[in-house]
Amino acid sequence: MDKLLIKDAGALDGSIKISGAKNAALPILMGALLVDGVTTIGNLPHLNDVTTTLELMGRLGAKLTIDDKFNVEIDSRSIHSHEAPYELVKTMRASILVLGPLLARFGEAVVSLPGGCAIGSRPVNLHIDGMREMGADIDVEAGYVKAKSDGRLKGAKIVMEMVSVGATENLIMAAALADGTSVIENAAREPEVVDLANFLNSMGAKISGAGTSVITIEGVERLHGGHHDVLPDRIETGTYLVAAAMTRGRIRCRNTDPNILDAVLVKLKEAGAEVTTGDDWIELDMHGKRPKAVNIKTAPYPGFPTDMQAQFCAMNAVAEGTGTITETIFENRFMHVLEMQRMGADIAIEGNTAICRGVEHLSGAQVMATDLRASASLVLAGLCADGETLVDRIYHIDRGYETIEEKLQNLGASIKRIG
Ligand SMILES: CC(=O)N[C@H]1[C@@H](OP(=O)(O)OP(=O)(O)OC[C@H]2O[C@@H](n3ccc(=O)[nH]c3=O)[C@H](O)[C@@H]2O)O[C@H](CO)[C@@H](O)[C@@H]1O
Ligand SMILES: C=C(OP(=O)(O)O)C(=O)O
Repeated sequence: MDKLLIKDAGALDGSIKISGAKNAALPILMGALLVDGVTTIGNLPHLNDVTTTLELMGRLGAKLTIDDKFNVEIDSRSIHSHEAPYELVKTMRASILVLGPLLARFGEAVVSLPGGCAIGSRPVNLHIDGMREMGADIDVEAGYVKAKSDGRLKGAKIVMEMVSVGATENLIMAAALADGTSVIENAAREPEVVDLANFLNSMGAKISGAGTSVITIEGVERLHGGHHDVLPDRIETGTYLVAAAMTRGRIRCRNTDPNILDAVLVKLKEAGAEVTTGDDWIELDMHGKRPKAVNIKTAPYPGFPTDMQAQFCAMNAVAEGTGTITETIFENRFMHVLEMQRMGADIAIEGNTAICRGVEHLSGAQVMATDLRASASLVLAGLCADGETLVDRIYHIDRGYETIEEKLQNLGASIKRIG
């Protein structure tokens, strides 16, 4: 199993190109299943979750053509299977997003429940309840969601009891081909929801209000083909900005979108970083200074993203002063803290808050990645630790970071993948 070996090589310095967003790419690929035609998707990140999704689409019968730049052409006219089996989807939570498109277009879907993961139990009740309100008949048995609809789904008013990114996306896709109008209240406002809506609208869907908490979808007869480029990954961007801040360095992230990272940029400025932005770039410069610890509380967008929490925990671990990190989205997202403690971090967990007292230096250790962002945070910690850090189980990191070691090497880091 691959591991990452990291040594402190001083301040990061340089420029990197940000990839397309995993969390937009996955729903958009699933959304291509709604299209009665040929779709091409550009700026797709080359990640394990994307490959798994493409494999799933192929199994369903979609015809895929992938060019050398990883642009993918999807012909969804040939879909013949409506089942997403366990062995294919078990590694990927987002696989539940196949439910809405298959049910809406073919009137049936059988999808393996993705199960919990290291960060929490992650139920899908909101996805199922919403589709039931649209007239679907859904049973959950033997680990599978079995959904049927007698003819087309029916437009409905759905009031979400809590904000869920995935459920909002699944219900938008289900409603896109329903009879009549659907309204989703208390919808997630994440930029990835907006990118999905933009993609579907460019294929003929009628979705308005994406990016606000009330989304209206007027069902249409069919979606036609077209082209869409996935939006830049705000979490990958944030991760590299934090890496530069922790190492007291300087970085320019290119091909990104500074307008969807406000909560993160505010906290980096509070930590002492000079941050400048252009149309599609962000530059961060610490001028050699140690970052100051910051207080963070995660919240749905536009609040501080839970997917950046572990990385800020790593920054606080080496920062000046004490910072608290409060996690409000997932019940078990502090696994990285236990590993950072093994590297000499002074972090105490009280309920859903981690109290981080910054230390001058961490010490390298063999650590285990437990989930995607926890893995990233351990890599960042390794960049500031004395001696060697060996991060094990990095298949988690390959779900969400394209060529992380190459990008960090380009910034001057000492990091290599070993088998
Ligand atoms: C592929 C993708 O886009 N993943 C992101 C998505 O995950 P995902 O879409 O799975 O996360 P949700 O927004 O749905 O989860 C938010 C909260 O709602 C709960 N919940 C969700 C659905 C449901 O039916 N019932 C329920 O109780 C979850 O357990 C969690 O506590 O948003 C999360 C929150 O920003 C991010 O951390 C993930 O990176
Ligand atoms: C939790 C994450 O992803 P997923 O929902 O795909 O597990 C993440 O991207 O940090």
